[in-house]
Amino acid sequence: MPKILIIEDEAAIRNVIKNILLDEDKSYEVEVAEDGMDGLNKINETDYDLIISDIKMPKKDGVQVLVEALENNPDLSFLMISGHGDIETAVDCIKKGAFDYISKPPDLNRFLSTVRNALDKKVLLTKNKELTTENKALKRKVAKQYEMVGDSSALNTIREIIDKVADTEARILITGPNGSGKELVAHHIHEKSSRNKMPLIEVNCAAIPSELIESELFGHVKGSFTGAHKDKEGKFELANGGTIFLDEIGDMSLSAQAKVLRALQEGKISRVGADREIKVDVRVLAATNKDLRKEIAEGKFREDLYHRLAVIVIEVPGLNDRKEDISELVNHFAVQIADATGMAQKSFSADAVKTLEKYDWTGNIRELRNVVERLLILGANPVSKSDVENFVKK
Ligand SMILES: Nc1ncnc2c1ncn2[C@@H]1O[C@H](COP(=O)(O)OP(=O)(O)OP(=O)(O)O)[C@@H](O)[C@H]1O
Repeated sequence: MPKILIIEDEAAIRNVIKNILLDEDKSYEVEVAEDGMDGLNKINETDYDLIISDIKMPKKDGVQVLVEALENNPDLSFLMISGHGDIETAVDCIKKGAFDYISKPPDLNRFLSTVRNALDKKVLLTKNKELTTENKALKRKVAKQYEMVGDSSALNTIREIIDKVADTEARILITGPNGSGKELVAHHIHEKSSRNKMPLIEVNCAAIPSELIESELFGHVKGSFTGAHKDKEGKFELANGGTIFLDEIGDMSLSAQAKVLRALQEGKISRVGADREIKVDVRVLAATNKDLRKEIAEGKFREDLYHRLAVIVIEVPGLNDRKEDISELVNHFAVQIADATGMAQKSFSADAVKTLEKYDWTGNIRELRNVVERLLILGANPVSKSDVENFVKK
């Protein structure tokens, strides 16, 4: 229900405006003030969606009311009413932050449409504020999800490399076993680069059938193959201005590799079935758990593509090679999982952590996270050594 305040010293005009508004929309809640002082007091007490204020008034004029009110709340919406001879002042009010002005006597249509516009703007402003707050909260949540935990020298070296390379255009190949944190590294590189306002688009090359990968990466035009019912943008286009992360690149077919190579060499792509080429500005990060040198020797990976992708190589070691990170990771996941699932917080006894450190972590950090979740569900509080021995079979 929009709340509107009319500040006008002439009772007749005050009442006319009030009646016009109430006739126009029964949902308007209209209040009135007899002069600037009265108006300002009301503004300080109530949250109005719109203030319609005369300019020339005793005690405090409309300009003073506007300036003082906006000082406390810059989002307030003001519609000034200007009498004959103070148009210039009305224009000045807009410079000072008023939404608009109308001249006396008000033209009914223009008056009502200005009121509607002002109220619409207020709604948009409020929505925008809510979305900004929501967005900030989500960003904080995502940042927490992508926290890089651990103080091993291997991880600290990776952090140093990320800091050096993030804000360059260098293509980076991230290698390491499954679940070791390659995607996490890619995310940090993107977030620390000047492309971070644009998207990071991830493509899991192993999950896309080879006959579809070209269309997935470069898009297609309607009718270019059975099932292409409409034009579709590919991931390279979606990542324009940002970063594309080609995960599991070692699993890409040779024909798709040739297309990617061309895109990297020329900075241009063309959708499947299109004649036109599209210029794209995309930074490429790639990851693999395969030994690409071996794949090259076996004729499964193109050497020229390898050299294009691997300007910088970041090797993420498996968890077995940095067991000193386990204790910090366990505490981190315990809090993260409890937060996300609403489960009760539990701590881990020193013995429980020591036992976990002895295990063989072939599934790496992903496996450790699952184990922590299992122990939060099944173990006591604090999680004990015997909980680990009972519920984690190694
Ligand atoms: N250092 C770390 N601190 C906190 N969480 C981490 C860390 N490294 C990895 N993780 C978490 O472990 C999980 C697996 O990491 P990620 O997906 O980055 O691994 P990956 O190497 O890309 O795996 P895959 O090879 O299967 O694609 C994710 O939930 C990730 O957030």
